Amino acid sequence: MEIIGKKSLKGEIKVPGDKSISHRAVIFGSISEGETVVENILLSEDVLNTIECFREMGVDIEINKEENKLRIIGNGLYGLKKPKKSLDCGNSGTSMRLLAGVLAGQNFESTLIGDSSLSKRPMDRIINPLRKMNVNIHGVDNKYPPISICPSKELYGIEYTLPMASAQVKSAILLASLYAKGETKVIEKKTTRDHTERMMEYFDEDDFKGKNIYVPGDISSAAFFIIGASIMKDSSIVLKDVGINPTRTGIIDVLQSMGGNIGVKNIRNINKEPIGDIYVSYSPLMGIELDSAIIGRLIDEIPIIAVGAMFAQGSTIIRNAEELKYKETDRIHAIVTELRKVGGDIEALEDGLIIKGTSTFYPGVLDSYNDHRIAMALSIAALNIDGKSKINDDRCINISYPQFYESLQKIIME
Ligand SMILES: O=C(O)C1=C[C@@H](OP(=O)(O)O)[C@@H](O)[C@H](O)C1
Ligand SMILES: C=C(OP(=O)(O)O)C(=O)O
Repeated sequence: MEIIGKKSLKGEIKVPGDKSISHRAVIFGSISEGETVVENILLSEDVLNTIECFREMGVDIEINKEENKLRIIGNGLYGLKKPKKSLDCGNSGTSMRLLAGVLAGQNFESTLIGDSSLSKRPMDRIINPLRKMNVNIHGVDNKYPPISICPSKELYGIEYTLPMASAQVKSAILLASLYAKGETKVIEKKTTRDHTERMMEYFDEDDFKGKNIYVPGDISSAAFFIIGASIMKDSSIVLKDVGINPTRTGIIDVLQSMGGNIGVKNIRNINKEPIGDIYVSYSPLMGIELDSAIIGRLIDEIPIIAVGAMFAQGSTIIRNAEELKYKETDRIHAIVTELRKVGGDIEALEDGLIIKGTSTFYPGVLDSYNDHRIAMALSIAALNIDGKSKINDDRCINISYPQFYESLQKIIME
């Protein structure tokens, strides 16, 4: 994509449904009994992979693309069918790790595969706790996909302290616990997203019968416009119906500490998730040091926060974010390498970044590393730099936000 800066952002948009909640809606809809209707579902590549995996296991899932709606006829906890082929999770870590939790309790053998990026991501983090639950699970070198799961006689509940801040690991254990004897307790030292817990409670209200779900807008997608409007002069935007679950709103807190002009109105609850309209306008930002406790509440937003910090005054320090190395690409390396190409003063730490705000930038030809969050973060950086930049390999935006450039087009002002 070619991007010509400098621009400002003005107007109102609705970002697509939350990716984490969309995956979970498909999973819980599939393993509950009867009809679940999901509105505002995100139909991006990652979520479509989760949908295909459950279809492969005999779940009837009807997709209405025009209305972003799903109708799922769930098979119940014990009604999934043995898949005829490997379950392909594509690029999606969430699909693979959460599905492993569900497959742990089935009485058939299954294999989970992924693309070249996912095949390099660590799965020992789910293999180890699931084995403690007596799951018969194997990976390459006990760590990498493909992951194969064979039926076990019985699963046991465990008490497990998460060694890293990961909602995917927590969720895999919680999903497996639905099939386990005895109680399971997961202890997290640092907060991570709690959508699984909330949705589990929501479905449990009715003994795991189908439910209606409205998926709030994805704050991780909104983050690109939140930072964009904060750094581009004369900007003022409204993002309607965005999920504001407190385990996800670290970006709002950080931006407020940096001097951003951001507020949330019209707050209400929908299927146990809070939702609201986010108002944000241009404001000069100041660098800050991020508190380690906030990292899990904004882990996917760090690439775009780094972009915000690049245009701020003073230094921004991000530590305790080593998890960035295990995402679709090593995001610490990608952010440092690409932002330097446009004049960013940025340094990699073993577990984070130091970004010094500067004022001279120049356009560049930038690489996405086939990572959707890197592609979108770089696009926003380029929009705030005079001249023509290019983002290579931007097809990856389809992983989480296929309409990203269309949304941007609606609010870009000359
Ligand atoms: O549970 C989820 O939906 C997710 C959890 C996070 O991953 P980790 O659990 O690896 O931190 C996040 O980065 C990912 O985009 C989605
Ligand atoms: C890390 C991400 O997703 P996943 O782990 O599901 O691939 C992401 O969307 O930024």
